[in-house]
Amino acid sequence: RSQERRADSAVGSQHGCLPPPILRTQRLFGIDRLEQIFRANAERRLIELFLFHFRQTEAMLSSKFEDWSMRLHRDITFPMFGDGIFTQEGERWKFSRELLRSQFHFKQYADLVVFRQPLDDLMDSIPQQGGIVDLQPLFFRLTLDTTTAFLFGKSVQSLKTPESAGEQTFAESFNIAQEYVAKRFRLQDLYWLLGGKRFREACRNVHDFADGIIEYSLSFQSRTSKDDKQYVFLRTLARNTPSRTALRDQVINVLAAGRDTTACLLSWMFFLLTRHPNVLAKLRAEINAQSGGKAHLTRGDLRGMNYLQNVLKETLRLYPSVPVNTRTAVRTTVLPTGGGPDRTAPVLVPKGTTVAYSVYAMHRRPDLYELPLNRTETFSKWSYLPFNGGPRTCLGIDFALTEAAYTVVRLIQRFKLIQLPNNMRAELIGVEKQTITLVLASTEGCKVELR
Ligand code: HEM
Repeated sequence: RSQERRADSAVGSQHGCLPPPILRTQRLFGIDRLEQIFRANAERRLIELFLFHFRQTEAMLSSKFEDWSMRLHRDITFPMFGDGIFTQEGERWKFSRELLRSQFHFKQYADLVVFRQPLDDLMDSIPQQGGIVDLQPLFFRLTLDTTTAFLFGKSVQSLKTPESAGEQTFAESFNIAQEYVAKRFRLQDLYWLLGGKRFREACRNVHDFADGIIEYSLSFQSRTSKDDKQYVFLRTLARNTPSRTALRDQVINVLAAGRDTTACLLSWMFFLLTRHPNVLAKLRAEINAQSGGKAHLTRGDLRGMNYLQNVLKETLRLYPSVPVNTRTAVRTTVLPTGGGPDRTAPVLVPKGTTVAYSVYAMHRRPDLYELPLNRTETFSKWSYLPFNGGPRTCLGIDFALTEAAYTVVRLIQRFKLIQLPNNMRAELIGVEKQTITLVLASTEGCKVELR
């Protein structure tokens, strides 16, 4: 160990590293800091302890990608996610990524057909005459139905028949398991202190649900034609996966990727639109102008709606679906900035150290995002990271933005009035209660009045 420490400090001096400023704690082992973090969680706030620079995110996610791993991430989430694309590394990860990448070619959904039926079901679950509706749970079902239709060849139709789809138990268990995982993240290396029967049961329910999807989809596919023109991920995965457990793990990973993230984006988008009626009006005008007379829109039409695309991007800036993330150093490495009293010197990161970074906090940095902007000096593509960056960039970016854009257009076309219910207050952005699991959801849902 002392040899390792000497080698580390040589690396540190070679790069001119300085230690980062230390957050002072009053009690032994930083117990007060932990209390602060858990209190914030109970109060439904995301604590902003992190100050991250884009040069750091660029190094971790891209130029020094090989120095970082998902190790702690994997250990913490393993009871829930098992061995899938989110937790794998090296050759296994590359293999999973290749399998999924082929599925995500935009031609597979450019005609928007895969989104249409789940969206029709969403419309049917809102009373004909409108009223006050919490859109958030509906969006979670919508994205579950779309993801299962697209990736597994058959939707679980949770919007149509939530009970028979088992969606209720799955959704509750998924949330419980995610809450545990989020708390384990807060404990970092001591994550194993949190677990127990409730966590195990929730994970088991999630696994059972995934097993059900596998049965249902594979038997459906064997009963229908083997039309290979549509690349169905599950079928290919089943052929290339050694066991049912391995297949189930992969299914849970992509379900988590496809369901929660896009549902949160949609919820926050309507949350913001009902608090900014002028933006909603401008959006409606663009949609009317560009979709008038067309029976069926395409991905190309949606991409041509610039204002809509910008509102989606701004929503993801303020409410990135994955607000906090971690990486663990697999070897001693250097972050280019963050050290010394003014945080401009390089920082030495010894092997085994886990670094947490908050995209949420970075996206709200006044020097990057408040007027007047001086972006030439401070802004980089690494300052805006809702989909991560580098080799592990989200594979579903285009799919998610297409799904979200189409959903927004359909809802705006169907309801002439979309507004904040009279009895609800419009708070300042960022003051509302937030539920932070692996994703960032609105604690009070997304209640809107629709007519
Ligand atoms: C608004 C919607 C979405 C957001 C904000 C989002 C965000 C992210 C982020 C931040 C990561 C990186 C996680 C990490 O490495 O720690 C990620 C990875 C991933 N996302 Fe998305 N995602 C979205 C939608 C989707 C959808 C709809 C799918 C697929 C159905 C998807 C599939 C994936 C996959 C497979 C990965 C793992 C990539 C890898 O590790 O190589 N995402 N996403």
